[in-house]
Amino acid sequence: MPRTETLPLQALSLSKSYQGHPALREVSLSLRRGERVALLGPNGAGKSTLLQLLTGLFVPDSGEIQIMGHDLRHAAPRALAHLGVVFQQPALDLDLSVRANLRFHTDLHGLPAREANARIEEDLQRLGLLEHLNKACRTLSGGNRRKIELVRALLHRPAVLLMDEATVGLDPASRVQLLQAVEALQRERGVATLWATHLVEEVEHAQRVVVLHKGQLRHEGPVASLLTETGQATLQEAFLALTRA
Ligand SMILES: Nc1ncnc2c1ncn2[C@@H]1O[C@H](COP(=O)(O)OP(=O)(O)OP(=O)(O)O)[C@@H](O)[C@H]1O
Repeated sequence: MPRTETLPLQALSLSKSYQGHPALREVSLSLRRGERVALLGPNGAGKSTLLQLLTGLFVPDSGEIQIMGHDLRHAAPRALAHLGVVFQQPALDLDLSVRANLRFHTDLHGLPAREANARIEEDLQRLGLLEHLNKACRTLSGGNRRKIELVRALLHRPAVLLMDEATVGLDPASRVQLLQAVEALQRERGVATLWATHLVEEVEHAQRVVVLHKGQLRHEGPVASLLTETGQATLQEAFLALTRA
């Protein structure tokens, strides 16, 4: 019998309410190895709520989440060991150097110093940031800080990368550069990536798009299916059609 592949991420029928107001209703989503998926939705759609459930920050009212086959509720440390996250709010200590910020993360994951330093240098080099290794994060541009956060999220070599509106506040060139960096690293390492965004143009970097609106999945499929399924001429019009009501 063929072995079934363990999916990097599998979320089944997730629901979450805040003080009786539903923010997510029965949302199911899975990522295959190396897949790049955009989670597209307008403000208030439930994207952050979904990512907070997937990162274990909140517990769903119902539904379940498995990361590399480990249940997030019952085996959180094992599940989270396979997860890398770039949060919506920047989370670098600006007074510390790039190296110190990254070593804090590798220490949390128990990586030996030699291995940690090798990975840090390799990954910074890969993104053209090695020259910043010993600089305080405060001296870096917004785009480079976000790339450092991307490097950090991947240092423990997770199978799944989640990014919550990670391009917010970046200029268009820096946004594209960050997504291209994600694309390159994902292609080289097979990391399954899900990024939340409200910017339609970002889905062009995805292989699949999931549209969330009012806490529900409105569409899921390859980027081109947004146009074919809605009969619209542009991605922007397709997004508006899916999120109008
Ligand atoms: N901590 C909270 N307490 C109460 N309501 C919340 C909380 N967090 C989110 N909500 C509500 O849940 C719904 C979904 O919000 P969420 O932040 O998940 O959406 P989003 O798609 O990430 O939006 P944005 O793009 O604006 O960040 C919204 O109606 C929001 O007001």
